[in-house]
Amino acid sequence: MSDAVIQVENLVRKFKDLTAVRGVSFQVARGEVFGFLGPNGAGKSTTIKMLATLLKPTAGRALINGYDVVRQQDRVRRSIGLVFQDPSLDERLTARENLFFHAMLYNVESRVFKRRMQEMVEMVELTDRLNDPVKYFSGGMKRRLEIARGFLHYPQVLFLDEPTVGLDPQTRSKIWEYIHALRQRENITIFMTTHYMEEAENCHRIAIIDHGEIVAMDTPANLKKLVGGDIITILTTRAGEMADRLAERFGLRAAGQGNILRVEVEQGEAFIPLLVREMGEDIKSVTLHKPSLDDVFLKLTGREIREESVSAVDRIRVFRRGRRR
Ligand SMILES: Nc1ncnc2c1ncn2[C@@H]1O[C@H](COP(=O)(O)OP(=O)(O)OP(=O)(O)O)[C@@H](O)[C@H]1O
Repeated sequence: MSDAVIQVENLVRKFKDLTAVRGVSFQVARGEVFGFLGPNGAGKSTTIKMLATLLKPTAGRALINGYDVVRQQDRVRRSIGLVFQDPSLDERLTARENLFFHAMLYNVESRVFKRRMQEMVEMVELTDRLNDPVKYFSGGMKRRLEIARGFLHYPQVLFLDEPTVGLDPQTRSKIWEYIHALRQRENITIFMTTHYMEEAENCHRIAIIDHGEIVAMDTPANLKKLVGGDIITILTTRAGEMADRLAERFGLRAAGQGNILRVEVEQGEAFIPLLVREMGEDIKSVTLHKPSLDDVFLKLTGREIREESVSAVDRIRVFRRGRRR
């Protein structure tokens, strides 16, 4: 990749006996939205921390904007913006003061800062809350302010570690609107981690990570093709007989459990009318399921990234954040 702004080769991170990241390699092009998708403990945060110079790799190499994350930490830090899992705003300060201190830290000229700040807070719809202390903000407002701050100093690469964890779906999609708008305008590269399937759909490319290893890397559409097709689930009174007829008539191999049969077909919408016409009298119900990234993960690892367990983890995180204040 000639215009790669993130270049990672065999990156490894060990914590004593535990190898959290086991030699990952990938490249991200300028302007790309690239995501790490994987369950809790897969090694996503550890990777992003190494790329953001917050954690030293045990082995391997990573360049951000052409700079080495170990030998040129300062240059890397000037090239990047960060929005991490744990809020890092100063609660006692106002939104404006939080942004101002960030700008000072990054040597953003005061004239540039004023203009950029106005633009960023307008984007995240916090203009009328600029002078309020952050401690009165909701979780979604804090996250929006952090995103505005992440973009404030014109970074080349923005790192987002679980950017919308614990937020409601509406706030999540709003946050993605801001990120896409700015990325498009300023050609910023986005590297993000997530365990939300629908969030991963925002990426141009995804690396699926499990136990510290990349198990697949491609566009969401291509990854879904790995599953094989649309999944049709049939509830029937005569499962055995119907499985035989599906094989005979359509050449399909049905997987079954009790009175439920599952088949994979290429065009689910077109197949259902044919199925009903041929075998309607034995069918109680039919459902069509388009392959999701969850199905891809299941196919690749034999496990699911389950939303219920994820939500429980989110709740614990939000609870912990609340207690830390
Ligand atoms: N500072 C640390 N010391 C020891 N072990 C750690 C440390 N940080 C992470 N780990 C371990 O490394 C593994 C990968 O953790 P990591 O936080 O990178 O996963 P993740 O994919 O980001 O998961 P999550 O979604 O929960 O943040 C886990 O087993 C974790 O317990």
